[in-house]
Amino acid sequence: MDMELRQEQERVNSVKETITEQINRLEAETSKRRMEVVNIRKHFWDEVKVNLDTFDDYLETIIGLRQEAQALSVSQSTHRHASKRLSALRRMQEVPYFGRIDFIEEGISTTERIYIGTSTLTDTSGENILIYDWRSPVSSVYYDYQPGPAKYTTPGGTIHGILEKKWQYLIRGGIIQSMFDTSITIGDEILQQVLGKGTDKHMHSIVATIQQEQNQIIRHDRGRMLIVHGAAGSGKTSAALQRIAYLLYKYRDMLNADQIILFSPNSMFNSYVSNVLPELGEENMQQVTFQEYLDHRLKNEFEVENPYNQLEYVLTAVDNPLYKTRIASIRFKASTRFFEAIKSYRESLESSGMVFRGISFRGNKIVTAKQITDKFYSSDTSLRFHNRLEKLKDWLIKQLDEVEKLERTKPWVQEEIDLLSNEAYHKLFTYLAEKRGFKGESIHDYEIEPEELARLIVRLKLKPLRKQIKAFRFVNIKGIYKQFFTDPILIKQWMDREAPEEWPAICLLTVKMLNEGKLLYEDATPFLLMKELIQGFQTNSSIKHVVVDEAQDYSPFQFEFLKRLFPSARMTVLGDFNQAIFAHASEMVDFHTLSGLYGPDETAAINLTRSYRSTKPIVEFTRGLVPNRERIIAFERDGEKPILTQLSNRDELHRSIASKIADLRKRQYSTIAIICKSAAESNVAYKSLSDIEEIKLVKSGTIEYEQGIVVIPAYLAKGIEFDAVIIYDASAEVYGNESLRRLFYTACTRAMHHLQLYSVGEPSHFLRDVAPEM
Ligand SMILES: Nc1ncnc2c1ncn2[C@@H]1O[C@H](COP(=O)(O)OP(=O)(O)OP(=O)(O)O)[C@@H](O)[C@H]1O
Repeated sequence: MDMELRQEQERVNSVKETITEQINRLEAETSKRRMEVVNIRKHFWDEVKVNLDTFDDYLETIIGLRQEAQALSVSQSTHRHASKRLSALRRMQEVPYFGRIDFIEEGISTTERIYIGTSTLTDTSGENILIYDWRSPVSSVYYDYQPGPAKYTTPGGTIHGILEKKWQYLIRGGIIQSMFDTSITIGDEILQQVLGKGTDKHMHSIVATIQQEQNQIIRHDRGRMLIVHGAAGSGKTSAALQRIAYLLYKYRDMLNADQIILFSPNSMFNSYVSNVLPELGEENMQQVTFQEYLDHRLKNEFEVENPYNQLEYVLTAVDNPLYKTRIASIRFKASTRFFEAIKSYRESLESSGMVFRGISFRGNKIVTAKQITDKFYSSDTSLRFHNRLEKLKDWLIKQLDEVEKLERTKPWVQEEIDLLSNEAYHKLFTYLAEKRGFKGESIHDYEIEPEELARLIVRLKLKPLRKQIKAFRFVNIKGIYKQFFTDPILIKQWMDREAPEEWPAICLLTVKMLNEGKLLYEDATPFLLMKELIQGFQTNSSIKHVVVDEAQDYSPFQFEFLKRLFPSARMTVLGDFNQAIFAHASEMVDFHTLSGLYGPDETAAINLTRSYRSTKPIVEFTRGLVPNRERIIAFERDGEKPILTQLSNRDELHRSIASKIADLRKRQYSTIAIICKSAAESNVAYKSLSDIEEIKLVKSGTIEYEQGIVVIPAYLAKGIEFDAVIIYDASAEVYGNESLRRLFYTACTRAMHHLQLYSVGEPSHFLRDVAPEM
């Protein structure tokens, strides 16, 4: 074995030499390129003769400009490419590869040793591959097979063969720390080592230890939709990010990172996962939260409620008299039924029901809402709805033109002119003079004509109105949306089934909130849909792949919306129904509805059962908290059992937490979270524990995920993990309601190595069937 290790280290050394050579060559090249770019930029205008005298001169100037710009762009792109390769090579100097397969291809008698790393490396001749990229076709054998018959697919067909051996290497700083023949070692030694380490503030790539079931997700390449359901900590987010890297590699000629969008649960999560793709030498995809998208689209009309405020209401407002109605409203408005009802309501607006705003100028009506309505419904109904609105807009602009002409001679215009300040007069004068072709000194020769000034004054005054008409502000979307809820009976026209029994109360609540100028989170996507269906859908066809993480938090309504929004995209959704904490999701137990989105032929589903994040004792404890426990399998990693400590009052609790944290700090845990049920509970906990050194409170607006000790509401800890988790108060008083089971599960499953639960008084009934150490 020693001999083998020595030989392998020699190979690593020789590979490192090749890498160094390539780095030196590229460095020289990039610095040459950099100089080129700087030079082109510096002398850009020297190279181009700008002459616009005749048409031919003009043409020559344009051609010259184009050529220089093209040269600049080629040099920039080559420079970018080379820099990217350089950073990949520098990373490979540290860890050139992590795996090896000894493979005999059918029909060829020799065994080929295939070394696998984060990027391809060839020798100086360029003919021999020293390292294969983990995403290359042959590398899939490493992830998919144990020694024995194996195959892999290439663009030219399937290659069969025998996998003789599979090796794992742990190389750091160019030195082999350990290597394992996986057919001899029991258990996954390297995975054990990786998982046993502490966390830091970023998630890391898992290419060296991708598991077979995860590899299926990464390389899946059929249909429009891939649904991944997996236990907490099963590597859904990790697999999704490696999948993005895989797609960027496989389709490198036609796909770039800007064409992929990841919907993430919160802004802090963005910073948490931001390192994975760069670690793999790829650029980050676009990242957005659904809330950010809604804000972007609706901020001019409403202040949209934040999903966490909705959740906070659900968690803390049980005694509110409207609580039951709101929950029913959240659930119904999340459904595909409601989506269809909105669509059918919009269709009914083709023949009646549109709500318009009249247009006034200086207190006088130019066109009344009724006139607009009459005009709209007298238009050609064979036109598409959106085109009818376009025509209506043109008609309104014409009305405005008429008004503009009439207003010019009105006394108010002269009054405005008389009251103009010197500065304003000078501005208008210059504008009109320049328009007439007077320049520089000659400007003083211009004599202003009163009619022209009057015309300008009126045009300026009407400008905002013109802008509003062009932006369809005369369509009262808020009024149209509200109308849906004004009479509970109306819904029968738009639905083929009965509305929920709480519908009349839902209607009252919705109208009340809209009248107060508030758009609740459950109304935000339906409202936006309504707006889009009326004004024309603003789709985004440049996006080719949409990844939705924590998909259980999205309503079927939102998925329908995403499908329409990204018509050219394929979708990967990842979720865990045991972590479905939003009120709309409490009855959903699988992604069944989701498979209807693109239809069964376009949809594939993969289930991940093994949980990697937490130690075995923690997984065995947490899986007892939810149904389907048999579908969650712990990865064999030993550790302490979760501990439950029951205390009689808050003072004791805070003292106990402080001493626990001191103990965890001694054990070198660098990320410790005190997880609370809600933001309200987090605020209380944070105040009481503020003496603990460097303790931080995480709120819904927190952007950066930081190491250290944090107090955090469970719903913001989603998707993230900590070395040690302290459940602030797992008492029956806090977690007495069955509907909080999934939230509680989500909180406990954030722990990697250590889980401590406290309970002030009687523990929650969730803990009755599972037995943490007391
Ligand atoms: N194959 C693997 N090799 C190494 N680490 C892994 C592997 N799979 C998962 N992990 C680790 O397990 C942890 C959990 O992974 P991840 O966050 O992707 O899971 P998840 O399914 O998205 O979890 P959750 O649903 O709870 O948010 C991470 O630390 C990740 O690096």
